Amino acid sequence: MIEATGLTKRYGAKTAVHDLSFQVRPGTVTGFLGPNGSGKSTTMRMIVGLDEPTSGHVTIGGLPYRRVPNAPRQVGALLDAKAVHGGRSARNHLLCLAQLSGIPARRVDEVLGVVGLQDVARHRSKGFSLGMGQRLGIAAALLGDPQVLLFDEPVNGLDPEGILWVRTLMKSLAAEGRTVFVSSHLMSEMALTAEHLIVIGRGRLMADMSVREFIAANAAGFARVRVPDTEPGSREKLAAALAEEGGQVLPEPDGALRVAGLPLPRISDVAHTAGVRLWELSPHQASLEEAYMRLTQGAVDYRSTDDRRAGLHEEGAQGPEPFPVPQPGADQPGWYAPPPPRQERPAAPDLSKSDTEDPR
Ligand SMILES: Nc1ncnc2c1ncn2[C@@H]1O[C@H](COP(=O)(O)OP(=O)(O)OP(=O)(O)O)[C@@H](O)[C@H]1O
Repeated sequence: MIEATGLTKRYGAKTAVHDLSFQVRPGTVTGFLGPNGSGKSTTMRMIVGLDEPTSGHVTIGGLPYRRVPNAPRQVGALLDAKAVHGGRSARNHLLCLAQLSGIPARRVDEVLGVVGLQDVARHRSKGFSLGMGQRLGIAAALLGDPQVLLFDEPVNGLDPEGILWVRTLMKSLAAEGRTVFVSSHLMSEMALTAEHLIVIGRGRLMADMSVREFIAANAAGFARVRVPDTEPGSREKLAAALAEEGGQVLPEPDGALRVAGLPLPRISDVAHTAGVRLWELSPHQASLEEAYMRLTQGAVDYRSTDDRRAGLHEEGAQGPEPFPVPQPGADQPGWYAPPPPRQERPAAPDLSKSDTEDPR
């Protein structure tokens, strides 16, 4: 178990982490969420003794990292996948780490197989793609077969197959009774991987609860309601009746209504009283992303502004209007749903550029 008590870190006038107290328990994957610059990496570095707290303390199994006996065999961490000597092969990098911790060389080949790098084990890591570097960092964390594992953004740069692999790996490590603490910016991924969440904003604890509780506490579910297309005016009639009952009603792009703040039976009764037939009345759970956006909207340090492109284009020659993003709390009472995510295709690893280390 990892236990932080009053953990605080200041860099000059900047307080990166402020009075954090939490526990990360064995047997479940605990997600660590927070906007950019909220103090996640600083917290993780303090857990493994790479940064000294200004005040407070953090322990692993009751001891500060530096007093954990044979720490590399008890605690594994992926904090910065780029922290590798690029001239060394993947195998030599792991062999060096293994020798420092008294781990037998055969374990190196085992973990190279676990992370799928056995075929490039003798390639210099400087030729590795981002995803291959992540896999090497995960291999290093697994080397000592530790009971406590920390991963800072482990799926960064991985392709969909790699992301699925990390998800399965995290869950199986936790199912073996290990303590697994993992930070990520990918909410949809976190929702599938973690059972418990610790959320921070500007260095302060904002939530420490199960994913289910977090969503229930920070984002309301809603109902989708559809009336027959053949009955003009019935949608507007129903929307007005639901709003009168205290529901928050928004039109969906496909003609349905999105209703928050009223239970499904009440919506059905209101429709019945208004004399409107329903073709659909379905419950929808809010997503982790919605809940996260809602909780952290006041704790974001780096927020983009509109790019007006002043003077770059001739009058009237601008491109298409950007997709309108609903602003939390602006004109939507009590709930917020982000637009559908854009599809991003991660680059495939380019093995052709990785040169092979001299077999000396
Ligand atoms: N060595 C340092 N010196 C000064 N300030 C630092 C140092 N390390 C971190 N900070 C500051 O502390 C704050 C928290 O940084 P940290 O990297 O822990 O955030 P994070 O949540 O991991 O961010 P991200 O999600 O972008 O990785 C930031 O404002 C950062 O600029």
